[in-house]
Amino acid sequence: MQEVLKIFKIGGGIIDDAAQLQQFLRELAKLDNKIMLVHGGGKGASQMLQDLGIEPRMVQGRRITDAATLDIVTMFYAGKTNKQVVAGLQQYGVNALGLSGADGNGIRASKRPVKEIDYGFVGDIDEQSVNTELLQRLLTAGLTPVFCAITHDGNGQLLNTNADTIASSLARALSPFYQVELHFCFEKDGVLADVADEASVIPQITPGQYQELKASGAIAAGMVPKLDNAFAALEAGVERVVIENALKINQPVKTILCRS
Ligand SMILES: Nc1ncnc2c1ncn2[C@@H]1O[C@H](COP(=O)(O)OP(=O)(O)O)[C@@H](O)[C@H]1O
Ligand SMILES: CC(=O)N[C@@H](CCC(=O)OP(=O)(O)O)C(=O)O
Repeated sequence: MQEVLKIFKIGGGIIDDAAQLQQFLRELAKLDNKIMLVHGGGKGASQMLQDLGIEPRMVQGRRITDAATLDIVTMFYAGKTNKQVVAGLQQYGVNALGLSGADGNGIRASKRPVKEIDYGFVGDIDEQSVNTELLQRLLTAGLTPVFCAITHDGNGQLLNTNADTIASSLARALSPFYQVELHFCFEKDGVLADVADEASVIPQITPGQYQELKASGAIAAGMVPKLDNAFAALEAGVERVVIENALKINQPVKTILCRS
């Protein structure tokens, strides 16, 4: 029987709110499974860019990342945000270790090729590159890896990479070694049948239901790439994929994805 590994992803909405971030980390520290955490921070990065006079640009949920933007998001994700999350976990007795994809050659990516859109320094993860040996060693040593949304290309170039995609790639790569549970945590209680009704959480979704809800417009915006990533992970052998409220990870209300 393989050991359970729970991989959590938190987004910019939670990271931006110090009290909510603390509450999430406190709940996370109560779990006695092996744990990894991936954090975004897109909302705060956009604010910082604006404060510095750079207009943030997103296309299909991905940030157009020129050289100046890359410098700032690297400082924000791999610096301030990553270290705050690590310090927060240490406070609750979790021995967290902050990482970008460059550290320990954890995750390599390739600069996204220019087609209709030039995304600049945005990385698409090379799926085979996830350093599963390093991650297993860290987990066995009792450490909790905390990844930010920065990867590298192996030739000295840092790349900005969507945090949902990092979480999904880590989950897939580690599936041969653990029973991996992938938890996408955000500010709602799960996938909602009506995004305006907080109580309309759908407890379970099949790929067929997802297509219907997407076609009707009930599932939209950032939830679409998130669920695309989530179903892809399930297809690739991840044991369990959950969409849930970051403040209620130890409560039963949540959305669980089904294979069929
Ligand atoms: N059916 C739905 N259920 C829940 N959220 C939805 C739904 N449709 C659209 N959304 C939106 O998707 C957002 C989550 O995606 P995103 O902002 O990318 O999250 P994060 O920054 O946490 O990765 C929610 O805040 C919500 O506004
Ligand atoms: C390429 C790309 O879009 N990178 C993302 C990385 C951060 C992220 O994914 O943050 P959330 O999870 O909070 O959205 C960005 O810069 O916004």
